[in-house]
Amino acid sequence: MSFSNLLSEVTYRDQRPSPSTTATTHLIDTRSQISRARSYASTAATSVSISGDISSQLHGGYSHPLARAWQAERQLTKSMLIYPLFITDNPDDEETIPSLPGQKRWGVNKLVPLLQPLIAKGLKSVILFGVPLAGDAKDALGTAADDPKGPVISAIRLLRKSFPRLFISADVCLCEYTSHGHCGILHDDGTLNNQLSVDRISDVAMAYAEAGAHCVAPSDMNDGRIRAIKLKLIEAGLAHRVVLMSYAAKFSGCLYGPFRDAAGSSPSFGDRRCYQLPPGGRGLARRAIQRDISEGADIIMVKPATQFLDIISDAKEIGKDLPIAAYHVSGEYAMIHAAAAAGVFDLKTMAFEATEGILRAGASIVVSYFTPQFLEWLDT
Ligand SMILES: NCC(=O)CCC(=O)O
Ligand SMILES: [Zn+2]
Ligand SMILES: [Zn+2]
Repeated sequence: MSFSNLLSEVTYRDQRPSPSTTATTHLIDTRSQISRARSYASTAATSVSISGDISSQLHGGYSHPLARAWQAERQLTKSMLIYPLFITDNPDDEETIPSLPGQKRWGVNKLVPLLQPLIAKGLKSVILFGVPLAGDAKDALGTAADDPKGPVISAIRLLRKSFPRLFISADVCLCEYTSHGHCGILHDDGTLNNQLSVDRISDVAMAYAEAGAHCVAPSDMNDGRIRAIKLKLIEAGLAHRVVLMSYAAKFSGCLYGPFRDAAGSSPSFGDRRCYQLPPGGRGLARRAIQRDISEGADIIMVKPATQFLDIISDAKEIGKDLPIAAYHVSGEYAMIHAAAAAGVFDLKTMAFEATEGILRAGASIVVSYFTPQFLEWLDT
């Protein structure tokens, strides 16, 4: 028998409820719903002959949990996750961060006991942020950023030695270290001096690369810093072993609030709207992504993530031969915690839904404060 003959033999029962059943569904209890549905099915069954159009039948394709997993182009794995760590200049620190539930600021001496169990569960990668707390730590040039005894360089050296297989990225910016809290060096009028900022930022990136970072990730948004860092890496003979991850499309906005609490990096005047991207600026983001690829970025990052899924998808289209990273930032994490605590939804379910959306849009690397929990959740 041919396939079309076979199909014409197939009949099914039209199980659509009548309009009146639908309208009163919420008023009747489940048991009576089921018995009504049964009697409806036996009396209202109609034989429908399928004449070729079988495209309406989708359910079978995802009826089993494994078949559902196969629907995803990209599934979250432990290798995709980068865990952000805040490291203070007080070696024995372990301070909770009220606006970032479950996250802490760590002194260098706390890092090995913190990371040992996470690495045992499959942690592959961290990104380091320095948090200078000493009263005199900040100045106009962000001098502490590349202090050889500072928290980031100390942590890079320690982690390279203690965990040889851990991939270590260092965020590169000045805002945690400048007295004014902006992401570069300023002109007298308070605007960014792009050339001085790029010179300084690229020096800081080199200091982290020389200390052993596998990846340097400039988040400052000064124009031309990717090219400047790439050239210095080449000149120093480090370009072959250091990944340059550009925060190419970093949008300004309120979602960085908890991070600024954590890192003490709020600007003391003004805001960052003249260098971070305007949230509506899709074309500008595409230009920034193209520019950073042409300047030598190895990975393109989009940040924040869930409000900017279109930009992640643009980044994947523009940089189709590059890995795309997304930073699920502090405010996104804090919102999920707050809503879960208010009973709006389940934390784990939402963390997965948000992260799967980020992957679906095109990212294959996710910087996430949920990383320790995902290491558990992905095992169950
Ligand atoms: N360079 C890192 C940030 O600026 C903030 C990230 C966050 O809000 O988690
Ligand atoms: Zn910054
Ligand atoms: Zn930053």
